Amino acid sequence: MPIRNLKGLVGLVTGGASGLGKATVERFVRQGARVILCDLEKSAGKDVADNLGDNCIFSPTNVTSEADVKKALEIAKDKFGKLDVAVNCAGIGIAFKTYNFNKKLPHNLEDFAEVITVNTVGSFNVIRLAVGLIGENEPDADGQRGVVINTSSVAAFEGQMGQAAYSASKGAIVGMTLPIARDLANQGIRCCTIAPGLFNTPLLASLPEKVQTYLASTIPFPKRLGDPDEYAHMVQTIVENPYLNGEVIRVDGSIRMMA
Ligand SMILES: CCCCCCCCCCCCCC(=O)CC(=O)SCCNC(=O)CCNC(=O)[C@H](O)C(C)(C)COP(=O)(O)OP(=O)(O)OC[C@H]1O[C@@H](n2cnc3c(N)ncnc32)[C@H](O)[C@@H]1OP(=O)(O)O
Ligand SMILES: NC(=O)C1=CN([C@@H]2O[C@H](COP(=O)(O)OP(=O)(O)OC[C@H]3O[C@@H](n4cnc5c(N)ncnc54)[C@H](O)[C@@H]3O)[C@@H](O)[C@H]2O)C=CC1
Repeated sequence: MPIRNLKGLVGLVTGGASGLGKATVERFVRQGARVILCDLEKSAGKDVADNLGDNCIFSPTNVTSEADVKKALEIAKDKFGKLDVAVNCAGIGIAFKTYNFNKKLPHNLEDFAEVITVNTVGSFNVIRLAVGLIGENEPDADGQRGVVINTSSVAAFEGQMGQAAYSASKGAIVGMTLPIARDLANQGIRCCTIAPGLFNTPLLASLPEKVQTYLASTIPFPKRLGDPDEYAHMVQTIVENPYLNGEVIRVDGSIRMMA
């Protein structure tokens, strides 16, 4: 039967210890799914998983590590028998102009590379490995075996001052969504990406207060930051609608960021 809800599904969520990923893990478990919560060893991942009970297992994972991701997938297979949905939420941000003329400082190259490595390369690392397990599923009546959901950002389209690295990393996720969907189509695995606007999470809270206040004032409607469960709701919508594929979906209160 085509997927019509999350009950009985097995999901893997990276960045599941905080913010949008945590909200996704919580919604999945609430709706009867089982989840492998992947996040850094130092994260709150174990506490979050323990609080959710037997249907959530924490697997310490750096998304840039092949070994870590493979270990998480082994747990999915051994403990839950399969994988249906992989959700890439793990990500980092940075705020630094290309060149700070006040301080005569260029953007640090290692910092730029780290953002690309975690956000873009890390997401692809999870996809390339997770679909191997998803591909072992029996196809449903539609021929579907599962779905991969990535997280870009409105910054992929309207990057602000100081967002060269972050916007590049998120723009790359937009760019790879369709070719990955095309690569996986014959196996009945879908690939979609969510581009969130401003959501009330620790990552957004790490921005300078002045930038946060200014940004929040520019959201047309609803005139507020997004609730992480509203992101998680979009994840569920993508899982439940088999005709969504190869697309990037903004969830942003119609914000269009200014410089
Ligand atoms: C230092 C904090 C480190 C934070 C790291 C984590 C960042 C996480 C970002 C990702 C969050 C995820 C959200 C998401 O995906 C959706 C979005 O993208 S929301 C948009 C987020 N916006 C940004 O990330 C902007 C980042 N840029 C900046 O914070 C600043 O541009 C920067 C710190 C790089 C440079 O500021 P500064 O050195 O102060 O530059 P100036 O001296 O030229 O500033 C002049 C003046 O203008 C104000 N200003 C600077 N940048 C912005 C901006 N982007 N928006 C609004 N106002 C800005 C600045 O405060 C100065 O005002 P004064 O009145 O003169 O103090
Ligand atoms: N909060 C917002 O307004 C928006 C967030 N996003 C994106 O949504 C995703 C989630 O962001 P938030 O929940 O806001 O941030 P968050 O900081 O609350 O959560 C991010 C999680 O990713 C984990 N993580 C970081 N690097 C990792 C790595 N190498 N391996 C595994 N896990 C790692 C962190 O430990 C953390 O638990 C990120 O990709 C972010 O870029 C996109 C648009 C808007």
